[in-house]
Amino acid sequence: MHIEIGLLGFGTVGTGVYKLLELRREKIKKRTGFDVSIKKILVRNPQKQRNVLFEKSLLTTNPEDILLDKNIDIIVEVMGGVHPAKEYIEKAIINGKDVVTANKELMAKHGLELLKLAESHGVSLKYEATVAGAIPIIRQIKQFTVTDDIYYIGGILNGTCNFILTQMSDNKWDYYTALKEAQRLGYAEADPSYDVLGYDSMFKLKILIREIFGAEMDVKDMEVEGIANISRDDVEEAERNGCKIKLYAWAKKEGDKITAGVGPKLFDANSIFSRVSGVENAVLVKGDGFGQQLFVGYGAGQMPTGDAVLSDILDVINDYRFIRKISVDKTEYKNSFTTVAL
Ligand SMILES: NC(=O)C1=CN([C@@H]2O[C@H](COP(=O)(O)OP(=O)(O)OC[C@H]3O[C@@H](n4cnc5c(N)ncnc54)[C@H](OP(=O)(O)O)[C@@H]3O)[C@@H](O)[C@H]2O)C=CC1
Ligand SMILES: N[C@@H](CC=O)C(=O)O
Repeated sequence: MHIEIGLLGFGTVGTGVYKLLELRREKIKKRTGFDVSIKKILVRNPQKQRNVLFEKSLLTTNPEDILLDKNIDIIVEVMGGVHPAKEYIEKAIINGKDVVTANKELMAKHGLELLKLAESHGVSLKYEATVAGAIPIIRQIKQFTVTDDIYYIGGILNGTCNFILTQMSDNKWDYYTALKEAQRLGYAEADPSYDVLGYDSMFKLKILIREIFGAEMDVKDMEVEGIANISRDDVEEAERNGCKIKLYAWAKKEGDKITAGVGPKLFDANSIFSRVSGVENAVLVKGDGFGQQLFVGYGAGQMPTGDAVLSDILDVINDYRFIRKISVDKTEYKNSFTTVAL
């Protein structure tokens, strides 16, 4: 059985997803019984050089080639920005397609309404890649919120900022050289001010708050500061005092009150957070049952993020295998995999 994917975007993350799907195609087929391939890719500029070998005929500049194609089962949105990504996802959902997105700005601002829309159309909307890159934190939190009462989450949620601060500290780079390198490596957002002003961490935190506390926190109620004003002198001064500077995002719940914020924070140089370096992220979760757990991994970049997107694609495929998927063309085969009654 063939599963066809429509990719919206073919930049850092999109090419990562493409490479991983090619690399793992046989393994996925063996493990799941589904042969997964990319049918079409939406881009702005089909002439652009891309660091991946692919068939040029896959590219299109017309979103309807993907969103209206009855044979495309899963839409992977990795183009970024709120518009037109939101409208494309809505159209995909309404047309009965499952959706995977890496778009934290969109999920922070409109996640609730998109999730409701997906639910009402009986399709999946998955977004593991929106928070902390390759760390499977959304999936883990979905479990924690059932097994435990979580009252605190905090961590380093932006790979670009952590990379910049690490280079300023370990290699004595200046801020702009480090930022330029983070952009070259594909870590930074299309507009890197989202990273360095703390907005990217803020979007991720908002998604986590929804996931953990079931609340739509107004970002105006969060104190948000980035690292744009941090100089080499600040980094050196912190080091003289036995500390490292990290951009830290946190949220906690006391009674019914949720407080949250993003900002630079000093950590003892020997602490775990100080040892989270380069593009790594770290997420600390505290709950009444498990106590506390810390997750560390790459927070940005082509392959780590591609990996998180692929994990969501696999989740969707497992839903086809084990739960249900009524699609006009594929009902018969997909139903033959049904092992769990709804
Ligand atoms: N980079 C990272 O490490 C991570 C990124 N993300 C998120 O993933 C998403 C993608 O990021 P990234 O891959 O870095 O971004 P890029 O800028 O590298 O790629 C964006 C892609 O989308 C295409 N695109 C953008 N707008 C349109 C449009 N209106 N119509 C058609 N195509 C469009 C671009 O086409 P063209 O190539 O022709 O310009 C490009 O291929 C963002 O939401 C980002 O926040 C999430 C986690 C990590
Ligand atoms: N720009 C983001 C990309 C991943 O979410 C970051 O640097 O963390």
